[in-house]
Amino acid sequence: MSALIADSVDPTLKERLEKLGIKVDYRPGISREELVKIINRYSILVFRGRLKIDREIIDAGRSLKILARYGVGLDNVDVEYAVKRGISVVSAPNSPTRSVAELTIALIFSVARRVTLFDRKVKAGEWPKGKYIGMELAGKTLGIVGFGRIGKAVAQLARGLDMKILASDVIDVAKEVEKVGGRQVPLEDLLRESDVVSIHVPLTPQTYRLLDAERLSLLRDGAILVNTSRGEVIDHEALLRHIDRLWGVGLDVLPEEPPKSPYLKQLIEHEKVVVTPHVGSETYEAMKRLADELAMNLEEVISRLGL
Ligand SMILES: O=C(O)[C@H](O)COP(=O)(O)O
Repeated sequence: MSALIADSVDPTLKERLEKLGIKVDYRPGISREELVKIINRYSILVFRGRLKIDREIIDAGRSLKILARYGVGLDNVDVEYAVKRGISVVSAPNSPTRSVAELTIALIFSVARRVTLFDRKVKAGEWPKGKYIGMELAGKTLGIVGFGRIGKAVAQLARGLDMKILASDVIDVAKEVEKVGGRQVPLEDLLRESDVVSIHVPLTPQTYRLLDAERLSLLRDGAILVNTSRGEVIDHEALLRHIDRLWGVGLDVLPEEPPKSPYLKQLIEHEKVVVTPHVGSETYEAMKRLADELAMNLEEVISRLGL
């Protein structure tokens, strides 16, 4: 069997696959055009969120048996079509949790205390002491939209900061939320009642623009909004219209990565916005766990399929 790793991954993944007798080619950053040309040589494709794994790629992969997502989000994969073609899809959904939760807290602090703004100004020779007074998090209400693995991990960290917890989800998670001292509420109530709102939902047709113009208008004046899930869950043009009345926004994800549209550039250049380039799971610890979890899941599928 042969595998193509199309994105940068922890080096232990290649070693683990080779131990299973798989011939591995490591081509991080390979272009889509090149991938379409050579994918027919491989039975396993390992990838991240950069490339859209659509019908064109799946059809070109005539020997493909397994699509292996080094990560959690499968929104860039036409899973239905792959399965129809008899291709298994595996991922590593548990590994990024803690790292994404920690980045979420980092973004909340950065926005609340203007960390990156101060950093830029001091490096530019200014000393803006007394110019931007911060917001303390203790006692504030954190609204967590989507109480899955990551939402739960964020709640646990926020509890240590003495924040009050609200959560919304499409399923009944009331008992889970109560375990961290919080309360499940409808999304609209959460948006109205939270000082900090953090989004932790997968991108699906149901969550596309979950925070549309109408819901964004429910956010309190002076609220913080943080998104480490997928950019497409927020209407950023509408967000730009609200930015002046909010305390600030922290974004690890954007609907265009990297951003190109003028409205998006205008938003991220705003001094109330802190932005990182989709690095939620990019820690040494999470990358190593991703390699272990994905290799384990691949091994299981390989033996189940008798490959
Ligand atoms: O879905 C994920 O695993 C994260 O968003 C990370 O995506 P990436 O592997 O494209 O960085």
